Amino acid sequence: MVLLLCGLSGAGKTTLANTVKNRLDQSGLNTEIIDGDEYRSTLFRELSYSKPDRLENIRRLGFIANKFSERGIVTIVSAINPYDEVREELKDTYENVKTIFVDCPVRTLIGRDTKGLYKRALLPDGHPEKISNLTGINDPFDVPSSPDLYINTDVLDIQECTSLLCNFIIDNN
Ligand SMILES: Nc1ncnc2c1ncn2[C@@H]1O[C@H](COP(=O)(O)OS(=O)(=O)O)[C@@H](OP(=O)(O)O)[C@H]1O
Ligand SMILES: Nc1ncnc2c1ncn2[C@@H]1O[C@H](COP(=O)(O)OP(=O)(O)O)[C@@H](O)[C@H]1O
Repeated sequence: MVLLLCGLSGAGKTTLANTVKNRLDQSGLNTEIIDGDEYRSTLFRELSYSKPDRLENIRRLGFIANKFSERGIVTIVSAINPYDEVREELKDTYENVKTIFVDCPVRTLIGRDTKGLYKRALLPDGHPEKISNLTGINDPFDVPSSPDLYINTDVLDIQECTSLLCNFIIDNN
């Protein structure tokens, strides 16, 4: 099974992927995390945040994830994954792919801003530190129209989110 955790930066994808992996590992279910940030900083360093490169990133992450999934490993892809077209493409291409929308309102994300990206995206035009393509601020995010699971990290705490996703995995694996 492949779980596409998609959502804006800071929504809680990485945190949730890790807590879910810990819990599933303890219950004897092998789990692998394919994290967009990790692959971008190692294997995919040439990829930018343009639309074609984001699509390419997700295609590659999906390909790798499917290899694990084929071996019976619960595989969590943690990436912003902003475009509906490539989420649907992965669902059509591989077996048992589920979309998990990790949602959180932008105003909360601006408050969290653990990486300082929102502060930089909201700088005035022309500022040397400004980011001009941060998803949710000045770059698009297609809200999943019918995700297999919806998780709102503004409303549920980390434990509640973890239980929700673990139960979903156990029910659908
Ligand atoms: N402009 C811009 N837009 C979005 N994200 C940015 C950007 N610049 C850097 N980052 C950092 O890159 C992480 C997103 O990488 P992903 O591979 O998940 O992105 S994507 O799925 O290809 O859109 C993302 O990680 P997360 O915060 O874990 O989501 C950011 O840390
Ligand atoms: N319910 C929640 N689920 C997951 N993370 C949460 C939640 N509430 C707050 N957070 C916090 O949000 C911050 C960003 O989480 P992170 O996992 O790095 O997001 P992402 O991988 O989506 O960029 C972390 O400091 C995390 O503790």
